[in-house]
Amino acid sequence: PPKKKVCFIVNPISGTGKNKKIKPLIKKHLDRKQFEYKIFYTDRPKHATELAQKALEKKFEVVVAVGGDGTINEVAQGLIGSPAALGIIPTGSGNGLARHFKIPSDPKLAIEIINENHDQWIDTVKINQESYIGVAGIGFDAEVSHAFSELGKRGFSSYIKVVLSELPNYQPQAYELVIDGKPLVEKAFLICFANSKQYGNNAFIAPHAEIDDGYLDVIILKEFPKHATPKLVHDLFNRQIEDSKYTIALKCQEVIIKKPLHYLHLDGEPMQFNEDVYIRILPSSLKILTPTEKEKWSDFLF
Ligand SMILES: Nc1ncnc2c1ncn2[C@@H]1O[C@H](COP(=O)(O)OP(=O)(O)OP(=O)(O)O)[C@@H](O)[C@H]1O
Repeated sequence: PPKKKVCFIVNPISGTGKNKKIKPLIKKHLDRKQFEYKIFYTDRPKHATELAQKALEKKFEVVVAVGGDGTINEVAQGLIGSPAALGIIPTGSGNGLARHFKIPSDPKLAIEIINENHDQWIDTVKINQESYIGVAGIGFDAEVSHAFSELGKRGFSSYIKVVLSELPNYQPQAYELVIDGKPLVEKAFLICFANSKQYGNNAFIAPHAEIDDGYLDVIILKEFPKHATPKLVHDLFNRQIEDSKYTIALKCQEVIIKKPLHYLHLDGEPMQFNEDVYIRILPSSLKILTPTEKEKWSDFLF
C-alpha cells in the first residue's frame, strides 16, 4: 500500500531545547514502512499555521506539531475542519494539551504514539477570528501569560517566578459576560473558558471539562481573601477547584465577553481584543492522534 504522508512542524524555540535533537529521533523511531515524512521549522510566530495549510495543499495526511501548546494551537488553526490528523510531540514548558491526551513527554514515546496511528475527533473553540484547543482565560492567568511573554525566557521555573511576582499586587476585575444568552456580571480573579482540563503542569482549572462533549466549561474564580490562596493552589493541583466556595462552574456552547478587556490568553499565548469577544464551541472539528487505551498506562511517565 502507498505510504502515509506525515510532516513535522518544529518550533525551535519552544520549551528548553529538547526539540533540537528531534531530527535523528524521527529518523530512528518513526515507522517508515507506514510513513514517508518531511520536517519543517518555524521561523516566527504564526508560521506554524501557514506551514500546516501548505501541508494540506501538499496532501499530507498527518501533521505533527513539535513544540508547546502555542505551536500545537498554531498548527491546529491550519487543520481545523480538514481530514488531516494532528500529531503532538510535546517539547514545551507546560504541555497542557499533551498532558490532557496523555501523550508522553519523552519524544521517542511520543513518536511511537504516531506510529500507532490511532485517531479521535475533538472539539475546538472559535474565538473571534482565532481558534484554540485547550484553555483560554481572562484575568490573572492572562496577565501572567502576558508578563511571561515579555520576559523573553521560557521554562517552568521562569513561569513560577512570574506567577509569584504578579500575585501579590493583582487586582480582580469586573467582567460582563453573556453565557448561552444569559447575562452575568461578576468580579473575578480569573475566568477561564476550557475545552480541556488543565493549563499544563497538572494545574487542573477545569477538572470536569471533556474535549469531545460539545461543551465549553466556564470556570469563574471569584475574588478571594489572601489566606485562601494555599487551599486554592492545593485544589487546583488536586482537581478540586470546582468544589471551592470561590468558584462558579458552568457548561455552555457560547459566551460573549463584553469589552473593555485587558488581556486574554489562548493556551498561554497572550492576545488583546479591542471589541466584544465571541467564543463558540465547534464540536468534532479536529482529528488528533492519541494514545490507545493500552498506551495510557504510560501515565506514570509524567
Ligand atoms: N522561530 C521562532 N522564533 C520566535 N518565536 C517563535 C518561532 N517559532 C514559533 N514561535 C513562537 O513561539 C511561541 C512559544 O511556543 P510554544 O508555546 O510552542 O512553546 P512554550 O511556550 O515553550 O511551551 P508551552 O506553551 O507548553 O509553555 C509561540 O507563540 C510561537 O508563535
